[in-house]
This record gives sequence, structure tokens and C-alpha cells, in this order.
Amino acid sequence: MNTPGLILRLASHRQVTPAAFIHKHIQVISQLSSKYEKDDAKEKWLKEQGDGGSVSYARNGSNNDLGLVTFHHKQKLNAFTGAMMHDFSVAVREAVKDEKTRCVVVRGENGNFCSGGELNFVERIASEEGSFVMNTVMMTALKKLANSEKVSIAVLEGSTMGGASEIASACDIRVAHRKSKVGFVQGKMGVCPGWGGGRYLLKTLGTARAMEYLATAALVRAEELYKIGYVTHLFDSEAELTEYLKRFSRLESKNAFVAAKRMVANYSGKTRNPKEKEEEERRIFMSVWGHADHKKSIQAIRDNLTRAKKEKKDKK
Ligand SMILES: CC[C@H](C(=O)O)C(=O)SCCNC(=O)CCNC(=O)[C@H](O)C(C)(C)COP(=O)(O)OP(=O)(O)OC[C@H]1O[C@@H](n2cnc3c(N)ncnc32)[C@H](O)[C@@H]1OP(=O)(O)O
Repeated sequence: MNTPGLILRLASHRQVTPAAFIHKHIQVISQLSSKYEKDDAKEKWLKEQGDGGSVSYARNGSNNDLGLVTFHHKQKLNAFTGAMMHDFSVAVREAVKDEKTRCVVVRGENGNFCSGGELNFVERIASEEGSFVMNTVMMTALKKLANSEKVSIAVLEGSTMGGASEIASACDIRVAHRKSKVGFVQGKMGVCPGWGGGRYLLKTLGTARAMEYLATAALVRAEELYKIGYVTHLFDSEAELTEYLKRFSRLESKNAFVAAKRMVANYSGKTRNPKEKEEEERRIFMSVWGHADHKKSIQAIRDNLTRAKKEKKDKK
């Protein structure tokens, strides 16, 4: 069956959850939570669903500050299968604990990010158990990525569809090929964000635009997303993207780099009351102020000023 036909068939499964079913879902969730107590049982179940494709983690050879999480399923525009959701969780764990890197770049192979859930896999796991396992595993992976001390950068190319927009939104930064598009199309399949990315869609788009895009299954061009700040950089070539990514190696002090990420996360990620956020901000600041890097940087700036002043004097 071709893609549109399969999407229509899946959409006909749409089931609005009337209030009466809420109780059933609460019961079902508690039964499934005991059945799949450990995360690895859920990841194993997804791996067993197979269906091709993989996700890898590797350090970026030319720029060791960057760790690369790559989706491999080019014949289906990197659509995510169960095996890929399993691999994504493993790759994110490896990426966030890699002591050599500062950033995690998330990208699809072959010039395409990801076209969402792989339709045959999605159809096969269209059950309460499937929704619980997929949602829990992907939510855990996205939270790990968003809350890590690494700066995460999604490189959007070709199509980013449905659940893939949730991965992109969970990253700190989104850069996009000028001709790429993002489809907030979960509703077209009769569902809503289900990869645990709902909170990140709101955080990055704002309530009104998230509502508009999700309610209309909007397919949005990168240039529009750049205008609203969802995408912070547009690129037209691989060389330009490589140059852009080098910017994340400029800060000599890794301490200061991590503090910047923690400062941003403090006010955006966790739900804390303002007083706790201020105390966390102070703790973050005090972790870098007076640090060896701080003193070294003061001396470096002083040396630069002296050198610039001398050059100006010599020119006269
Ligand atoms: C809760 C989240 C939810 C979930 O988990 O399921 C979602 O992610 S909902 C979103 C699901 N994804 C989609 O609805 C996207 C479906 N694909 C398309 O709309 C188009 O493929 C598009 C716009 C991404 C690209 O169109 P284009 O014309 O450039 O390429 P083709 O359509 O010819 O696709 C090439 C090739 O890839 C196969 N393909 C693409 N997307 C999927 C997919 N999601 N699952 C399985 N296979 C996919 C497509 O069938 C073509 O294969 P071929 O064998 O050449 O026909």
C-alpha cells in the first residue's frame, strides 16, 4: 500500500478518548508500568519490533567537540522503526556521557532528517501497549538529551515529519537547510505528539503557534521557522554548515560552556519556583567565577587589549 493510502487507513483508526476511557487508560498504564518496570524491557520490546534502519553515535572526526547521533534508514527518509527507537535511546546515552565532546549534533543520513514513525511499524504497534512503550522510551531519551550538559543541535534537511519534529524541538538549537520543511503532522495520522516531545514543541514554538501548527498539521518551510526563531540558522551547503558548527568550539573554557547550558536549562527546563531558579543561577555562576579558567581568560583578555593598543600605536 502506498504512503498516503496507509496514512488514511491509520487516520481512520482515530479514536477520540471520551472521558469514560480516561479511567481505563489510568488503569492500563499502571498495569503496563508494572509489566515493563525496567527501561531496558521497553527498549528490548521496541528492538524486537525490528523493521529496519538504525541510529548510531560517533565523535565527529573533523571536530572533536561534536558528537554525532545519526539516523540510518535512507530508503524510507529515515522513518523511525522500533529498532531505531531502541538505538536512539542507546545513542543518546552514549552521546551525553562522552567526556570529550561539548555538543550533540542530531542528523539524518542522505540529506533528510526523519519522516516520523515508519508507517508499517506504527500500524503494527497501534495498541495501548505499543503507545505506552514507544511514548515512555522516546520521552526518556528526549529528556536525557534536553537535560544533559551538552548543547544539542538538530540539523534539519529534507523532511522532518511528526515525531521527528518532537526530536528536533527537544534539542537546544535547530539549524536547517534553506529548502527543508517541518511537518507538525501527528494529527494527520489521527494522533497527537507521542514521542514525548509535546512540552518541547510548546517551549520552542510558544503556545499559540504550537496550537496552530498541530491543529492544522502544518507543513512549514525552514525560512518561516527561521523568521519565528524556531530555527536559528539557515544553511545552503555542507561547507557552510561545517563552518557554522565550528562556532561551538570558540569558547576556550569548557566550564563556561557548560555553565551557559545549565543557565539556560535552569530557566527553561525544570519546573522550579522562581526562588529556587535564582538560587540555582547563583550556584551555576559561583561554579565558574574564580575558577582557573576564569583567571586564565582575564589574563588573555588583558593581553589582547595590550596587543591591540600596541598595534594601534604602531600604525600611527
Ligand atoms: C506520534 C508521531 C507519529 C508516529 O509515531 O507515527 C508520527 O510520526 S506521524 C508522521 C508520520 N509520517 C508521515 O506522515 C510522513 C509520511 N511521508 C510523507 O509524507 C512523504 O514521504 C514526505 C513528505 C516525507 C516526503 O515526500 P517525497 O515525495 O519527498 O518522498 P516519498 O513520499 O516518495 O518517500 C520516499 C520513500 O520513503 C517512504 N517513506 C516516507 N515516509 C515514510 C514513513 N513515515 N514510513 C514509511 N515509509 C516512508 C515512501 O514510502 C517512499 O518509499 P518508496 O518505497 O519509494 O515508495
